[in-house]
Amino acid sequence: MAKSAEIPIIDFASGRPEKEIAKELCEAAITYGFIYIRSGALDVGAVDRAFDISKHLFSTTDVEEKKRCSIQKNNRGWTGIRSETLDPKTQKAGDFKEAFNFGEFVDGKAQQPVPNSIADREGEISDIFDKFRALAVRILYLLGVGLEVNPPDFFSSTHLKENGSSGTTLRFLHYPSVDSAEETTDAIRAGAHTDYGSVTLLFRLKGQAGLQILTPSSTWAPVPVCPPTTESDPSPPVLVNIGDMLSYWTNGLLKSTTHRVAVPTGDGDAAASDVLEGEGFKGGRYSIALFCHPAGKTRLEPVPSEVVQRAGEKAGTVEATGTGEGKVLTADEHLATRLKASYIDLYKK
Ligand SMILES: O=C(O)CCC(=O)C(=O)O
Ligand SMILES: [Fe+2]
Repeated sequence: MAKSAEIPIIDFASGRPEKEIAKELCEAAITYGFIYIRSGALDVGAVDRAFDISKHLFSTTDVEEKKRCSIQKNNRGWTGIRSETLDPKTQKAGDFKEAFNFGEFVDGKAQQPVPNSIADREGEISDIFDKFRALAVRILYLLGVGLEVNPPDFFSSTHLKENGSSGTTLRFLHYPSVDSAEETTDAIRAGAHTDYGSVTLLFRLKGQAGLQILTPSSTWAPVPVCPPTTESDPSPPVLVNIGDMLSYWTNGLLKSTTHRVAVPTGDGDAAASDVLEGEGFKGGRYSIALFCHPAGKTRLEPVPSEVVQRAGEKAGTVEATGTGEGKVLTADEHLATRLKASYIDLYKK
């Protein structure tokens, strides 16, 4: 069995000193780019409701109705099986998944078509979006504290709703069951990629593993849904990962780690001793992500942090824009470049 990824688990339980949590979080973000967060981080009910809505959406909405809500260049809406290709250089076929993206809500209302099947739950989805975003804002604040950014809310304040619209996206993902050889040959559920934004919160269900990260030795390591010590928690920890924008913004100090969702091989028998719990699960898989982005107009300028500056000097990359071209991008420009590369058909039109 491939060895599981070593990803630190950080306890967000109330009463722990903020500086201690911030330090652990930064160390994990610098070394691994992935972090599990457990305890008191989030209202468990909101996660359950989100999965309930997602399952209802994918299992009861007919294709015509999904098409009415098709993804647009604003990155909102439904994207069908094989229509997104996260690793266009390598993949022979698009990702074996479908997804529904919600952009930001205004006064509880979606700014995009919502499928009839879940129209009565629009306010609930907006509430879930806000709850997830509040956790992301807390994480971004703690990263500011840990990196000694001045002011410490440098990252988090740009993610507040009141500071302007952003590309932040709540995404419901559905990976259909893989049954036939045709479905498994050359197929991948989500191609190898790094996330585009600042941080991503990922929610998964017990027994539905499949996510893998690329280790520094270029091997794929599975990321368990419930890593050791969290097995009896009421719900799996939230998996947080650093996206390209935050890596770029910190001159590469925080890691944006490559990951993918592989198509399971083998017999999917979770009881077999060489299989991680839920690894090799061939049935329909659901996950939910909140991809966070700062307000679109935010210029991704050097972060006012001596920790980041010193790390850049040590690595010999003092220039803080990370491109080597010296041009400061806005958050919107950064996102547009990445979307164009992965939605090949949408941009052909
Ligand atoms: O479904 C998962 O576990 C991960 C999905 C993912 O990495 C993504 O959508 O960016
Ligand atoms: Fe991802």
